[in-house]
Amino acid sequence: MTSPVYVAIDTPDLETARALAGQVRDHVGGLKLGLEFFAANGPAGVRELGALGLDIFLDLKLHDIPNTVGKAVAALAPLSPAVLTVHAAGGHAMLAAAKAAAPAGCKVVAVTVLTSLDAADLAAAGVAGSPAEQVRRLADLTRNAGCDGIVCSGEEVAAVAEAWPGGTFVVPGLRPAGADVGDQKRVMTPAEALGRGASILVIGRPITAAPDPAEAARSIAASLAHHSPLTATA
Ligand SMILES: O=C(O)c1cc(=O)[nH]c(=O)n1[C@@H]1O[C@H](COP(=O)(O)O)[C@@H](O)[C@H]1O
Repeated sequence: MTSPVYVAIDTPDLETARALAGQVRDHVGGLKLGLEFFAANGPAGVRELGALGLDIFLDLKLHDIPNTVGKAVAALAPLSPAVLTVHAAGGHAMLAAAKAAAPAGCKVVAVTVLTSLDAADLAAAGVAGSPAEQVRRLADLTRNAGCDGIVCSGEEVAAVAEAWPGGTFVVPGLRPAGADVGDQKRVMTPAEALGRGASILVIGRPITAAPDPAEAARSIAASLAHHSPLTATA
């Protein structure tokens, strides 16, 4: 089985990204390239890292009107991402437009409630209800629009996975026990998230900021050995 771990290569520097990817490639299932990398390196940078042969998870969290998002996804299609992110809050028509424009084999997953937010942050933004309730609501919206899955924290993944057989459940905000959480608020260990039904574990700084990224990735992979995912990996 391929590893469910996708390492978040969050750096603007192409050489740093390439070196990190090379160090961890034997311990991860894919590379997640997000806004920081894409803003600095664009499609050419994605192609460069794609040449390493690992799945590319293109995390641009698109959120705009349906026409704009559909055309942006069409423009990204030649990069052949395995996974692409949009924001579920963009609504049914935007989600459907993203899925319609995505290339065959690309999973379109929608971010529900960012793992950097807690209940107080949601309330401050005018969202009534808990993160768990909002994740469930946005998961239903995403599923009804024909997308492939969602991004949520480990705290919500079990409930969503149970209600959506066959969905793809991406879980970031992961920290080995005792690690610095940084700006994340809804956190869990990788093993626990996998046990609760995560299909893809997104892990950045616990690997990329470690003194030895290869050893950090190996150790996380080892921590997962006895935790079977409840759902198939992507
Ligand atoms: O879509 C994401 O990947 C994402 C969604 C979310 O709710 N929270 C979240 O942290 N992420 C991403 O997951 C990665 C987490 O990085 P670390 O906190 O360093 O492990 C970053 O690249 C974030 O952009």
